[in-house]
Amino acid sequence: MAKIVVLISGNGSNLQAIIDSTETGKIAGDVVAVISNKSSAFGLQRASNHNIATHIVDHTQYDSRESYDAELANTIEQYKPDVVVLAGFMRILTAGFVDQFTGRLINIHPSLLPKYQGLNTHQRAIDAGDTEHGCSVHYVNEQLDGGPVILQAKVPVFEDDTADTLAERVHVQEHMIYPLVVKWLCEKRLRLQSDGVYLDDLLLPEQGYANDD
Ligand SMILES: Nc1nc2c(c(=O)[nH]1)N[C@@H](CN(C=O)c1ccc(C(=O)N[C@@H](CCC(=O)O)C(=O)O)cc1)CN2
Ligand SMILES: NCC(=O)N[C@@H]1O[C@H](COP(=O)([O-])[O-])[C@@H](O)[C@H]1O
Repeated sequence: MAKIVVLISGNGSNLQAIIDSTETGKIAGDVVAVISNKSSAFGLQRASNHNIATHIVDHTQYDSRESYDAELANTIEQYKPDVVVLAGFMRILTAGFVDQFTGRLINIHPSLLPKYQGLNTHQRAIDAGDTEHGCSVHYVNEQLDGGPVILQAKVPVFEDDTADTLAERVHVQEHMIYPLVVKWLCEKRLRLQSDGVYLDDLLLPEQGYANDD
């Protein structure tokens, strides 16, 4: 079975979706550890509820991003993971860290990349008057939210939406596409190559929507 380490900073609903998918057998893997930079992350409780090892690596205790990332990497590597999942992990990672996990490090971002890299994506979509929004699962590289996209899902934006109502609609899609991508990675069906991302022998489109009409 593939070994999965998940990094969080908050609620952990995506973590929960991945844990659930491993326990139903949808994902041929086990979440072997959950690591948070914040001790207050509810996702740590979610992990404990499933007897999954937890670690808090608090970024405020380190003098530099490099020293923090080195400790984070050491904590991860003790589990020898096949897949490292960022699930609401809110720290920008250094090039050295990313290089160590290239090809097995993924993130879920709450926008249709390359739109709205960074933070506050739902409010930005509302403020822009967008009629559609969504989420993207991508490989993580040095460029913030700039790594190769693997899979996306769209949601409509309604006129009376708030950032919270839109986030809730996006979460539903996140909880479907993230476990699917983790499943593919655990089955070793995904390959990051110089010309793009392959699922088996299929070159995935740079913007491919799981739920397009
Ligand atoms: N090198 C990379 N690191 C990270 C990536 C990435 O693609 N490349 N993805 C992010 C996840 N993310 C959006 O999906 C994201 C996380 C955090 C931030 C950010 O501005 N963080 C601030 C602190 C914010 C806070 O503590 O609330 C910071 O690190 O100074 C932007 C985007 C994970 N890392
Ligand atoms: N830039 C990173 C970012 O904003 N990620 C977003 O944080 C949320 C975490 O929710 P969760 O803790 O319930 O999984 C998710 O919506 C994810 O897309």
